Amino acid sequence: MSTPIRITVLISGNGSNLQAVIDKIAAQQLNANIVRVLSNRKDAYGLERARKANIPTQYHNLVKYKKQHPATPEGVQAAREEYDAELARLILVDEPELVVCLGFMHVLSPRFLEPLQAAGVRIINLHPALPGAFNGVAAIERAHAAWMEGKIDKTGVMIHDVISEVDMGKPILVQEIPFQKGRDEDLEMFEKRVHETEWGTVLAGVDMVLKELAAKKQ
Ligand SMILES: Nc1nc2c(c(=O)[nH]1)N[C@@H](CN(C=O)c1ccc(C(=O)N[C@@H](CCC(=O)O)C(=O)O)cc1)CN2
Ligand SMILES: NCC(=O)N[C@@H]1O[C@H](COP(=O)([O-])[O-])[C@@H](O)[C@H]1O
Repeated sequence: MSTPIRITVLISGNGSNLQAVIDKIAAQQLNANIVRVLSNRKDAYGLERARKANIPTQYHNLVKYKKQHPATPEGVQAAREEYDAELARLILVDEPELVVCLGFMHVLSPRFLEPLQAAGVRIINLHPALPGAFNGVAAIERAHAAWMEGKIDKTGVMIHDVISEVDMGKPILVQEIPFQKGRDEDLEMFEKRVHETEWGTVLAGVDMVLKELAAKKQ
């Protein structure tokens, strides 16, 4: 294996997809080194998963920035931009080659995207929907509701490049998920099936990007 690619993982929650990556790296089946796991939520269990794997962690709190600005649309925007600029600085200190968003529930502004692009750091994201469908939050719930209303017969998950327009970056790997016949798969059962599909898609999609990055270094 060539030198492992340095990756930073951004999370906000449970971290089951992060755990899949940690385990795959430990099994020496993913050529990566997670240099840091960063969360915008202090209680994200994924931070505990990282600590157990001896991976450096960071909690980056937006509230601290919001308190320094008026609670107006302009003030919130200014706080988010300062937050994003510092987020970029925190990440770039570790010199990652790739940033992987795995349930990171924060829309990244150009104040984050531009410094990383300038440093040649690629950013990818896991989204539990098909390209162009259910962009944003609660995609799993929205897809299930649309199926219950007879509007769709399949959904999916994808790994995609991150651009300013949320969930509209170039798809890297897409895995379709058909809905089961009848309308008796409840949201909990369906969500479990989606998460199980995600883990495999994340590992395959991240592996594709790692191989691309390694090839460029040769
Ligand atoms: N500029 C981009 N930022 C992010 C992308 C992206 O493609 N472009 N992907 C997301 C992940 N994501 C969906 O996959 C996503 C996460 C969060 C939101 C959102 O609306 N967040 C709200 C806060 C919601 C909450 O706290 O529950 C917000 O930021 O105000 C949309 C899409 C990562 N970022
Ligand atoms: N829009 C982004 C989004 O909805 N991401 C979703 O957050 C969950 C994270 O799970 P995890 O914390 O167990 O990996 C995953 O279902 C992922 O698709």
